[in-house]
Amino acid sequence: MESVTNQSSRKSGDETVSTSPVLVNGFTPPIAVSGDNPSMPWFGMDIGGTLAKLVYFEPCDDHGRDEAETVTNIRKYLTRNAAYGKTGHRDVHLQMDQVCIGGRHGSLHFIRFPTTEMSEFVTLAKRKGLAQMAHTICATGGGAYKYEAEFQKEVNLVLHKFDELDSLIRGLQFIEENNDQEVFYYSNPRDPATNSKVVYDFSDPYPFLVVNIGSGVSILAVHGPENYSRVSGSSLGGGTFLGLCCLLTGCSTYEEAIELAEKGDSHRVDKLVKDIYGGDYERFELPGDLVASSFGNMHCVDRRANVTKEDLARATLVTITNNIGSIARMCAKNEGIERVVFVGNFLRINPISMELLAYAMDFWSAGHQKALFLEHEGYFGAVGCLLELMKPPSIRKSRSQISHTHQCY
Ligand SMILES: Nc1ncnc2c1ncn2[C@@H]1O[C@H](COP(=O)(O)OP(=O)(O)OP(=O)(O)O)[C@@H](O)[C@H]1O
Ligand SMILES: CC(C)(CO)[C@@H](O)C(=O)NCCC(=O)O
Repeated sequence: MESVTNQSSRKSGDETVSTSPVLVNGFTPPIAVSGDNPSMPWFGMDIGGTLAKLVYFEPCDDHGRDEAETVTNIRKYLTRNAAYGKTGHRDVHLQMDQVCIGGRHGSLHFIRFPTTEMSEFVTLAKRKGLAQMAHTICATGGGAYKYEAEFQKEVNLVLHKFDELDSLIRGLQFIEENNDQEVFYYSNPRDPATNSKVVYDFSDPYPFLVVNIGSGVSILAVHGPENYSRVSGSSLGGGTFLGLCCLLTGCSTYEEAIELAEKGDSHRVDKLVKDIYGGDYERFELPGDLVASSFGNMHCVDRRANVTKEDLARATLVTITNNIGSIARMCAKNEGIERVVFVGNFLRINPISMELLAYAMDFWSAGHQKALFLEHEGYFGAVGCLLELMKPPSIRKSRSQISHTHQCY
């Protein structure tokens, strides 16, 4: 049964501000509050070019019957399942328990689905009665703008939109503060035999560079909790890897592309320094095994005849990763920053790229720059925009104080 209500007639519980779904001259209605906080449920959504990320805060402390009913309803569908249809997934391994947001204690749940399924998501939200339960959805990413009208029309829900890069930085700081295992690096990037993942103490983080590898790449120099700038970007990102891989190998999912790449050898596709020099280019310390030209062997018919789709997938992954590494390195040098934090879902189930980035940063900077990685990869924007809910309305759209200590937001 469809369950759309006119929000002006919604049950208000102990809310002190009611919401209206009507956008008058672009005016966004205030967020419904319960006591000092917005009413539950609390969602944050990051609708990106490839993936939509949904973060849900499930309270575990008791706050009255109305709220308990909402939480139970959401649990029935959202947090009891780990898969939604064919393409929606909850990343159970990333779930964070015992977090404190707005003075409330509970768990953060992490859900993703392809952005191409947004219309189906809106339909599902309608069918499951989300519009009756949620007063506000905080949203970020380009899709917050693109799908705003559809949310409004189909489920009578108003999206509160926040900037994707503000949200990314805010979410990253929050998760890092709440998970002491969040940040890691590779101990010995130049020696695969002894290389391993090691937790990194990021308690004194500034300055650092963020390289967000989503569909495209954004690079930010972060100098303080409220002080960052977007210093560069590249259209050759995770979307490029996936797109080229589909074209070259006939695969159709990211998981398939990564699986192929794991089994391939990019050296059969790329032209190496030793293919040109017969060994190392000693004068400028370029080792023979270094890629001199990505895909550079593929102009030869006989070489083409001998490569597999696994080799092509691996070469695509290595090409895109090396290019990002190279841009990141130059940005870090320009900005005088040594620590480079790589995030974004391109790094999901992708240790090949993480190890390659760690190697490239270390090798080309002669050990001066350090590549860091985060466990929650692509979810920071969604978390950051959920946290925006906690700001008093007067400062919600501006930049507020965020201090880098463990605290209850
Ligand atoms: N299940 C998946 N389906 C599709 N792409 C995936 C998947 N898992 C990881 N990826 C990779 O992650 C990339 C998307 O990353 P992310 O979600 O961080 O970016 P986005 O928000 O969609 O893009 P943008 O920020 O540029 O708008 C894809 O391009 C692909 O390389
Ligand atoms: C457009 C965004 C910011 C959307 O997230 C991202 O895909 C990106 O940073 N692309 C790279 C654009 C550039 O060339 O700078």
